[in-house]
Amino acid sequence: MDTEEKPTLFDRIGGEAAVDAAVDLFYQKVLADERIKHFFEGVDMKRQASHQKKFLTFAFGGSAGYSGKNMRAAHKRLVEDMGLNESHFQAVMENLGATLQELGVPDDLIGEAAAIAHSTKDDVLNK
Ligand code: HEM
Repeated sequence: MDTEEKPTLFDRIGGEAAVDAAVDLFYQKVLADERIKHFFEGVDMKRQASHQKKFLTFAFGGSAGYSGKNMRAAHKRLVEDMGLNESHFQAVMENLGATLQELGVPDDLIGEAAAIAHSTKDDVLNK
């Protein structure tokens, strides 16, 4: 393994400014996606925006402190009462990829972001 200090993905993508740029686009895509928009109905706007921001910061490797326990608790109701499953998780991942592509993020960085987001799947789906 290489032992050189490497900036985090969050830094390489452009830090908080990049997250802010991505939030609006990601938010529009998620809320327009018939496969998943119902999960956000009745969730207040502030929490929705906070979700998009936290999701993207996490995917960019900027919030390593998130525990699986938090992810489980945040999505438990969605799994138990609304049937959140793999197909919905996949839809969110597609929206993430499409957002970053539209913003001109290079494919290798998109791949890294997708891998980080994917690592939370079992926790988000309460598996
Ligand atoms: C990498 C995967 C994900 C991450 C990192 C993530 C992150 C989070 C976080 C941090 C919260 C708590 C927000 C807060 O209370 O301020 C949350 C809540 C929420 N998440 Fe996710 N999420 C992921 C996947 C998903 C998926 C696949 C869906 C639905 C398709 C979803 C829908 C929601 C909704 C609707 C809430 C609000 C729940 C409520 O207010 O009761 N999330 N998420």
